[in-house]
Amino acid sequence: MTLLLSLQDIVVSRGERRVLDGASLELRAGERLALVGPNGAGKTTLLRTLIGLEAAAAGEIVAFGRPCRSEKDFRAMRARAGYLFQDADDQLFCPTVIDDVAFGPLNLGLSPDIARARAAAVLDQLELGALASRVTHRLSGGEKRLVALAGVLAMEPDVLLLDEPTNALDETHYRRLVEILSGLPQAMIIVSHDRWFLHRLSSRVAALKDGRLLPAVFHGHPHTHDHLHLHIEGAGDHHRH
Ligand SMILES: Nc1ncnc2c1ncn2[C@@H]1O[C@H](COP(=O)(O)OP(=O)(O)OP(=O)(O)O)[C@@H](O)[C@H]1O
Repeated sequence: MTLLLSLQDIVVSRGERRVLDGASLELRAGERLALVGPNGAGKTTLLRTLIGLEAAAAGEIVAFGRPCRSEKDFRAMRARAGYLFQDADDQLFCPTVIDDVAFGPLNLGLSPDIARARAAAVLDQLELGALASRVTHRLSGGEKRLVALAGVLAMEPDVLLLDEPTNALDETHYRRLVEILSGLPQAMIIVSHDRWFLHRLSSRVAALKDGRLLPAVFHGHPHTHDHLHLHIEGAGDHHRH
């Protein structure tokens, strides 16, 4: 399948510590890659570096066949790689929901009418049409998350980068999110601590360990959280949930 994104030997330091220390990964069309690792392992840093919000000290990023080095390269890649922030409040900033969802398409250069029509269509597709005229900052946490996702989808990205998308979701919104994501055609990188969610959605797992990515697999019963183990290949250990 077509190679969409690749990171090769990426190094990112925070003070003395190399948070990413030779991290490499590839994402191909149709893949849903689960990215796991303990708190502070560097998962968010990896996503932010991938889209150029953090600068790598070394390594190469290639997106959609083009190396990304300058801000201009990254801007072009961000138009095709939709990033769902860990905190929806960082993503939403327009007064109303429809304005927020239309912001991305407007920013891509579509006319206001077409951007709004596209935003309305995505809200309907996600069954969020009733929220269109609501004041964004008064939405519930779960509503905010789904609206932020609508904003990302309105840009019709080729790839989705989802940073802990199930955070702050109740049962209903959680199920909605699983349903929505399962039905999307885009390749995805999903950062999450929720193994059931990852097991359900992902086609492949990579674990961030000591600044590098290692292949990993879940073992166990997908219906009981307790029995999902993560086995990291090459790490020589077994992690229990
Ligand atoms: N702006 C920053 N300045 C300094 N250190 C930072 C900054 N952002 C992140 N870090 C540090 O970099 C390391 C990696 O953080 P990162 O958020 O990428 O981890 P993570 O794997 O996403 O963690 P979590 O599962 O807790 O979200 C952590 O030790 C964190 O404290």
